[in-house]
Amino acid sequence: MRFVVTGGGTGGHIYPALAIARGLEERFGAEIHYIGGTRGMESDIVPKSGFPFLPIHLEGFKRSLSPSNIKVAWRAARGVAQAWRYIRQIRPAAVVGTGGYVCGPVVLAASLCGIPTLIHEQNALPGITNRILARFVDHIALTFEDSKKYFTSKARTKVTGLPVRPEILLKDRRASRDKLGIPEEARLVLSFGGSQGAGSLNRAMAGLFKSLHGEGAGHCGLPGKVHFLHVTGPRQHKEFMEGLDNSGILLANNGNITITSYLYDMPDALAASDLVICRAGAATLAELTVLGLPAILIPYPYAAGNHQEYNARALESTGAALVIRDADLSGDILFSNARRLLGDVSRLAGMAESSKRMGKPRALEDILDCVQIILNN
Ligand SMILES: CC(=O)N[C@H]1[C@@H](OP(=O)(O)OP(=O)(O)OC[C@H]2O[C@@H](n3ccc(=O)[nH]c3=O)[C@H](O)[C@@H]2O)O[C@H](CO)[C@@H](O)[C@@H]1O
Repeated sequence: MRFVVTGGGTGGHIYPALAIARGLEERFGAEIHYIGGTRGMESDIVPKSGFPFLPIHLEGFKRSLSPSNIKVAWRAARGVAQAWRYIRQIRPAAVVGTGGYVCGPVVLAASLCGIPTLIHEQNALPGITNRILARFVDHIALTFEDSKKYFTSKARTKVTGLPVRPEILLKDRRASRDKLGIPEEARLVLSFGGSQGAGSLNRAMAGLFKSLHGEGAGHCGLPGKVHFLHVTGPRQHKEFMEGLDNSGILLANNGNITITSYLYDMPDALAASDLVICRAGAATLAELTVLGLPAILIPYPYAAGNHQEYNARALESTGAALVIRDADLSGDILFSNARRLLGDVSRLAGMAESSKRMGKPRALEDILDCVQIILNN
């Protein structure tokens, strides 16, 4: 049995696609073919995952009127033809797409060839590709209940949640803390932007560290012992460290602050955390909720259609997270909110419970069940 999996652009579309690909392989003993764009991150990430990668040449349209859109339209037509050829050659039992513009021609070609199709939507405010594809597909798997209203086609919908990498579910808090050197009695606050880091969050964290500076290791003006683990993002690391230096913040004097440019062991860091401060990308939120972690979310305000704000508000509305708008963000605001939460153990526990209730540890299994349904029809 063969399946085509497609989805791309950024990690937020690719990692769920890879989790589903792995699940299809295991449940159906299937052969997976991943079709992705040559310009998206999938051309780098998917080959490393071991799945055969079939590239198509596509790029996104500029939102404004631009002569370069003529070139883009020509490439799009060629991309559609390429997708069509792949689908005719592979003749998959079904095609699963996770959004991003590459998903459009692939899922469309499959649907026109009469092959069963399923799309997964990661965000509370669905992306444009998935909204268009909704009219052609057999099944739509959703991360958020809230996004159901945007899909009025006849396709079946099911709220499955977003499948997370298996390691996220397997970590042990104590072992992860030992690995990261976090003392048992300290609470860990983890902060990071998306996979690229976030400039405004970095500035606010620098402000927060400034407020803590001088309070002495392990105390830092916060209730109890608190350890900070901050991820700057690879491209902003140097600037961030220089900024701290210029402000006279010597990390060596604060045994409770760890700064890193990127976390390859994110599953360990999440398992060890008590509070997370981050953006509101859908994959990140799925990880927080599957583990039941309370969070302060600062949605990225320039995400398409401001969809991170919708993602974040979905968590806020259940009490799982507190939301600070990027425009309101400052070191003082972050510091006072973190201090308030860390000082209110029962509120933090309530947030953790609400977060856990939103988590969907069975997301992958449910998506695979949906695939089974479209195969049976
Ligand atoms: C700017 C933008 O438009 N971002 C979108 C993009 O996010 P993006 O592609 O950044 O994906 P997410 O924010 O959803 O996830 C980031 C992933 O990177 C991991 N990570 C991050 C930092 C690190 O140091 N180590 C690490 O492993 C996180 O654990 C998570 O698994 O796709 C998502 C899914 O469609 C959307 O919801 C986001 O709004």
